[in-house]
Amino acid sequence: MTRYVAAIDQGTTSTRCILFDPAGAVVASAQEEHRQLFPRAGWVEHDPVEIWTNTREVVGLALARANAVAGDLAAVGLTNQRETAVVWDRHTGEPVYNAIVWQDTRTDAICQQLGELGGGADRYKDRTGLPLATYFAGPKVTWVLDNVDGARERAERGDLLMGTIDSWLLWNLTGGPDGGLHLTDVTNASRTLLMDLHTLQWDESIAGDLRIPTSMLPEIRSNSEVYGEGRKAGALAGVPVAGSLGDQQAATFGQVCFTPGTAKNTYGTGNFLLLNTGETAVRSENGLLTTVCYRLGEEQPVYALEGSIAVTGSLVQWLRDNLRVIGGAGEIEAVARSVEDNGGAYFVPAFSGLFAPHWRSDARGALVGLTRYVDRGHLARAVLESTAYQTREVVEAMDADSGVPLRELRVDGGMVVNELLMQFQADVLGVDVVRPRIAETTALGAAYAAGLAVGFWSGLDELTAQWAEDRRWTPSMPVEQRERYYRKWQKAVARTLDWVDEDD
Ligand SMILES: Nc1ncnc2c1ncn2[C@@H]1O[C@H](COP(=O)(O)OP(=O)(O)O)[C@@H](O)[C@H]1O
Ligand SMILES: O=P(O)(O)OC[C@H](O)CO
Repeated sequence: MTRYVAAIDQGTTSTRCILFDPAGAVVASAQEEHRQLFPRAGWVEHDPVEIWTNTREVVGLALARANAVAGDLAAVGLTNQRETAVVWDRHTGEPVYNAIVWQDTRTDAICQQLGELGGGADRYKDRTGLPLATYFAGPKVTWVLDNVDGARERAERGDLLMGTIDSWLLWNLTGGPDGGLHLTDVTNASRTLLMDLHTLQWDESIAGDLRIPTSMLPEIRSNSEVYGEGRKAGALAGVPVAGSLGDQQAATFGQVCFTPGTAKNTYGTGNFLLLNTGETAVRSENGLLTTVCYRLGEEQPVYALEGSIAVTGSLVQWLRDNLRVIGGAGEIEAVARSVEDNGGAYFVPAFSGLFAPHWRSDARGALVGLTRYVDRGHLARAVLESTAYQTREVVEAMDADSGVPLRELRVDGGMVVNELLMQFQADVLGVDVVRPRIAETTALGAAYAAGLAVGFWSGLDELTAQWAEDRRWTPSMPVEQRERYYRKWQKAVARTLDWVDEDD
């Protein structure tokens, strides 16, 4: 008798495995962090082998904690940090270079050159829904092929495979060099700059522009179907691998945003606000991305508008690790509460340039409005407030693109335990902020997708009925004050632009 569905959530900072029961409740979980490698300013890498090792460990641990074995699992679903790219040898399974992470800015020159072929930053926007920016996976693969000795020749011989983290893990989970499946799903594929958003197939002419041999590309599949099963030697031997989707789409699914007009915002390393737009791929005129929200088996794809913010929770980590102003992320709330307001300080964390809605790779971080009055408490406030202001920027873009103002915001992710931030978010937006009872919505979404494929859950109505509200924050700040703060934020953003020089 199968009792649970497992989800593997491979995030930017850690890897989790969570087992869910039929009610969508967490039965057991395990989590492990991996190293963040910063070889140069603007470069961010992960070791793909470390990620695969951690994945196996957390799966084994979560099963042990639930006193379960593979036979107790109806299915396993996968979800992952998106856009992070890996290139590996199909015969040995060895990566030819570290994974280049979504935050990495090294492909700036490649993106500029692609724009110069004609069309500028919007060259592929109609086909892919994306601007040309360092965020996306395709140019990262181009960089590897151009910069790793012998890689291009090996790729052209057909010896190398590429993929986002989902592909890397799916290939390893299903056998690696010994028959592993080389697949990706439509949501991850929609973040490569290589997939046509309307046909849901690779666009060979873009692959040509990026000089990526098509033999390296994985097959694109839906988010909910049986792809294969866990390899014989592993802890998931024989378990159907039946769901896979990018982590932000998974959170949207876990928050049961199944109807057009529903939206969620995830507060993790970065923030990602997705609005379900139904079967229409809405072209953004306000700096948002058009992306695949999910596709269940052979059903019509559902699309989303997305506001991606590169730095939110990672700014809290930066305060902890680089400045040592706090000892742990949980401390920031008490430090921020030691003062009334930000003391005039605004922190724009443009560490990877600015993503939505600006898409300015020439921006760099700035802390402005400083006087001798500003202390540690004000700095902590400025750090938390930056997340709320950046979110308002993408909500305004979303309202303009969709023509319908957001009425409330469903939230999840590691930062939503911070009550001060959540109240400030409601104040700055002027709408209610709502947190669900199951905070692990990303993993839950992957479990739901996998469970649906094997009949563990009956359909979207059953999942919708499982969603329950935990906490609601209602705006209480006077409108005039909110607008004054936000205008100051906009001035701060203007000061970060045009910072990077060509010879930097
Ligand atoms: N109490 C807190 N206040 C503010 N930020 C927090 C708090 N606790 C954790 N965080 C931030 O949340 C982030 C982790 O969220 P999580 O959803 O696990 O991230 P990811 O999936 O991107 O790895 C970290 O960047 C951390 O700094
Ligand atoms: O791992 P997270 O939760 O920070 O999410 C990363 C996003 O998928 C990047 O697009």
